[in-house]
Amino acid sequence: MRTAFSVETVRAAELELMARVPEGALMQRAAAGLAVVCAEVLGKVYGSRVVLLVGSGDNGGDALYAGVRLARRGAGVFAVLLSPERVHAGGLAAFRGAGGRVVGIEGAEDVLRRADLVVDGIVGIGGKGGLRESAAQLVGAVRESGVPVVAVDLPSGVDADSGEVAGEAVRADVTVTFGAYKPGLLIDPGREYAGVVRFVDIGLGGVPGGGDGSGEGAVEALQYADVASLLPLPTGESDKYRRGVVGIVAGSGRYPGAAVLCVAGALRGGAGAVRYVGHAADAVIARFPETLVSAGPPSKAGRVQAWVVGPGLGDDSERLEDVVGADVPVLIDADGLRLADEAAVRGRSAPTLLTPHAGEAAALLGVAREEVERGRLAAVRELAGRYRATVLLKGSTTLVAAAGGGGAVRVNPTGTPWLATAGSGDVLSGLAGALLAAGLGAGDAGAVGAYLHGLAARHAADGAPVGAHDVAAAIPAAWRDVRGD
Ligand SMILES: NC(=O)C1=CN([C@@H]2O[C@H](COP(=O)(O)OP(=O)(O)OC[C@H]3O[C@@H](n4cnc5c(N)ncnc54)[C@H](OP(=O)(O)O)[C@@H]3O)[C@@H](O)[C@H]2O)[C@@H](O)CC1
Ligand SMILES: Nc1ncnc2c1ncn2[C@@H]1O[C@H](COP(=O)(O)OP(=O)(O)O)[C@@H](O)[C@H]1O
Ligand SMILES: [K+]
Repeated sequence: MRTAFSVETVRAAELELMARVPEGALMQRAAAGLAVVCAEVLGKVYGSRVVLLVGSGDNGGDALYAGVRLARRGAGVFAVLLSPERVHAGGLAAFRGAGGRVVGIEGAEDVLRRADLVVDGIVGIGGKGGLRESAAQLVGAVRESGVPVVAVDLPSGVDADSGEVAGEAVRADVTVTFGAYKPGLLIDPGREYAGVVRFVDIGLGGVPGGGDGSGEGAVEALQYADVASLLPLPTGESDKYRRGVVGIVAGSGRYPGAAVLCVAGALRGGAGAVRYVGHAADAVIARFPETLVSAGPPSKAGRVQAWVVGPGLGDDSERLEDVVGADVPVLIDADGLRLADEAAVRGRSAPTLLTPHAGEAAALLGVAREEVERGRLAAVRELAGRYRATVLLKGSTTLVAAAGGGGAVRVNPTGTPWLATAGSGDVLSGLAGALLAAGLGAGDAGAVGAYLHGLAARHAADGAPVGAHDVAAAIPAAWRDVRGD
């Protein structure tokens, strides 16, 4: 598991560690790691030209001490000071001592023109709100220069706790983060601004110890081993019922394909059997003859261990209500989200997993889509709280919040923009539904489903466009990949 901690937790852990190590030791560890990455990006340090952007906090101190190390290796290093009167004093003295040159903000464009590398030490976890005017102007000049950027701890202008960006922010090629991942490095738009994230261990260990130690507010990304341990594998004792039967209520005369794609995802998700209820039975059977189809209400279709309802459903609110009333886990997607009654979802006793994209989430919350895209973490928590349901928010960064909205939010690390193709969400809902039917909790089913889905898209695309059916067909390759076969 890759875990990112809130600023509050990181600060508390740092305080606790600082009390046990010599003064300044943590900053030296950070600066040493930062200088190593800068050297890697430069290729050759000797004779290179490096520009440090130095704010008035410790983030600027890190940049200055890294500059010292690069200057000692023969780089020409320039520091642009945003507020010369409040700069990290020890860092500045060491920097001058190593032959570093200081320029005011008005000299920035000149040194940027001849730079090989920019080190962004404007602001780190101490940043509040959008970048101030002078910092924002400097960031604009860096972008114009086209010089590669290494960000210190996190790109200046990105909110460390949420990934939100208000106005201007540094677009880094590499971000060197210290001690712990910050949520804003894993969640868009921040993730996009961070580029490649490199971790430098400064001795914070597994972090908590800070705050209430619960890890509350943290964001977690499953890794291969986590997913492998959650995959439902058949054993000698298995039969199709024990593996889990998933029921699918999807598709309509107008959108039969949604049903086919949803069933495709479910079959590859490890279900022992898939029951289909709806108006697209002919299309489903033609493509997947192993599907058990029926036409009446879902509650009369035979036993299932989980339902998926909504993809391409149109206005079939009767079937939707029937499924919401079932006493097994239910995944609600697409049209189902529009039709579902908030109180009925809240009142369910079995787990519910909602899988909106940003537009659907915005409609449920009564806000603009852009607001959800700007603040994904807040939106997913808010929805999970309102509906008392697990919520998987799809998009450039897919997030999964537990019912109620508290605790750690899962962030999917495998997503790829190749998934932005019609019908790929239908495949995901079938896949996650099968995992629910196999007995995974709603949070695990969502997170594992999203993980396999992203990996499948990467396998299918391999650098070229794909359709949603290709993603479904590549799910077995994603399983094999995760299992290390
Ligand atoms: N703690 C540790 O053990 C370790 C910490 N480490 C490093 O310290 C960093 C945290 O340092 P920090 O706490 O000094 O805060 P930092 O990120 O430099 O920002 C504060 C400055 O920014 C300013 N500022 C704020 N908002 C702004 C805005 N919107 N636009 C423009 N400016 C803004 C703010 O100004 P003020 O509000 O005071 O006027 C203040 O001057 C951390 O990210 C890591 O790099 C490492 O060395 C490892 C050990
Ligand atoms: N830019 C992106 N990067 C990564 N994944 C994306 C991106 N855009 C969309 N996706 C993924 O593609 C899928 C699209 O689902 P959805 O919006 O429901 O489409 P549809 O309704 O056509 O099936 C989701 O899994 C979503 O997370
Ligand atoms: K920074």
